[in-house]
Amino acid sequence: MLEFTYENRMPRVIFERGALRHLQREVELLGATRALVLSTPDQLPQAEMVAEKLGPRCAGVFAEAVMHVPIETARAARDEARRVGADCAVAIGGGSTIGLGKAIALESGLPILAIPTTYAGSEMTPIYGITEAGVKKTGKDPRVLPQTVLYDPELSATLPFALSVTSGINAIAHAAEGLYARDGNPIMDLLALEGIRALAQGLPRLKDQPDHTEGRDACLYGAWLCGTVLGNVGMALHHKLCHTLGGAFSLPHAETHTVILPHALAYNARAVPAVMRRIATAIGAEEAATGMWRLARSLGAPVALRDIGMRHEDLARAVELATTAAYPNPRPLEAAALRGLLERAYAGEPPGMDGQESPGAGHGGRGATLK
Ligand SMILES: NC(=O)C1=CN([C@@H]2O[C@H](COP(=O)(O)OP(=O)(O)OC[C@H]3O[C@@H](n4cnc5c(N)ncnc54)[C@H](O)[C@@H]3O)[C@@H](O)[C@H]2O)C=CC1
Ligand SMILES: O=C(O)/C=C\C(=O)CC(=O)O
Repeated sequence: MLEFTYENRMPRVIFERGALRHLQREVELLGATRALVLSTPDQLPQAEMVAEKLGPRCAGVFAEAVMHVPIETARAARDEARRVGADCAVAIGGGSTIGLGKAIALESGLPILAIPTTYAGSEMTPIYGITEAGVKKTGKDPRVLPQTVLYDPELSATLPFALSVTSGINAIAHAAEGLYARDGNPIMDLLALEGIRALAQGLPRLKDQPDHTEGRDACLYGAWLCGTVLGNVGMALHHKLCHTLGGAFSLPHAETHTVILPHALAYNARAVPAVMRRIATAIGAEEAATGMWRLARSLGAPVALRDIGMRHEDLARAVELATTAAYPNPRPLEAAALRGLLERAYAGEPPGMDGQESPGAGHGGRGATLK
């Protein structure tokens, strides 16, 4: 049975090699005259290049973005925006920098122009996250959705291959969960499948040549589509687990997504078999979960939680945290099965395709609110 609600919430997007040449015009279109440029300390040279292109429309550069937007950094950026009289934020970088722009917009309503240089997809979402006293809180607010996004594949060519792979799989995860989202719709399904396909084909092309033109184009295009899915429909077990692991045990964001995704897909496989077949086709594999695990391994990405900082003694706590709050997932959350999932992910084993018989499994449609 087909049933859905569709609403279009998307930024203006310019996708072009050398897209920065449109920067002045795009800032002007926002009605802004004093842009605060944001970046991480590592990307200061790129921020300075943006500042130069903005010329008199640049009010300053704030290059202090760090992962997960600590509240102290958010406050410092908000203060700086006020001090320089900024009327828009231009964020060049990955999810950390765009997240900092969102923290400013959340308080002030300043428009954001995002220039993404990773595949995380934050530029296409109204989702923000701010970390206070070690706890990351996320929320949704239309004010933080960037108004304009300049996608320039040349800017992602410097992203190291290993980061490109984990970031690309972070993007694939948005699309994969979008395909079984309770509030999904046919448009998002199309974007999700095309996004997964583009990344699964683009990432291997970067292996021997990280600045491969078509490879970078395909990956950034895929990231746009997958980010759009994240911004428009709700996520499920995979994202919940990754946020739990990242927040409570300080595991790195994209790497955690990379390790968990095959296992989360295996967990949900019998509940949504048609979705799994579509994912498998999009990545050119016989089966979705094992196919994702093999893709990650073939690209040299981490496949074990123990290799990215997880301690075995914390697995029990992770299961507890992941099962405390109710959230939609196609298959009910079962503590024992989740423990099995995490054990395999911890050890770097292939996803377990057994033990999935559960009372609520097999409905095969959009996920139900469970637990
Ligand atoms: N709100 C949302 O919708 C989303 C938020 N996020 C958040 O974003 C953060 C992760 O963002 P990521 O993009 O994975 O990483 P990131 O933004 O932290 O970047 C990782 C590192 O790569 C560097 N880098 C980025 N682009 C580069 C390039 N082209 N060349 C060389 N170095 C480059 C950065 O300076 C940084 O040191 C997390 O906090 C995550 O929770 C991620 C996805 C969606
Ligand atoms: O935590 C955030 O900042 C918001 C969303 C995400 O990180 C999405 C993701 O898990 O990739």
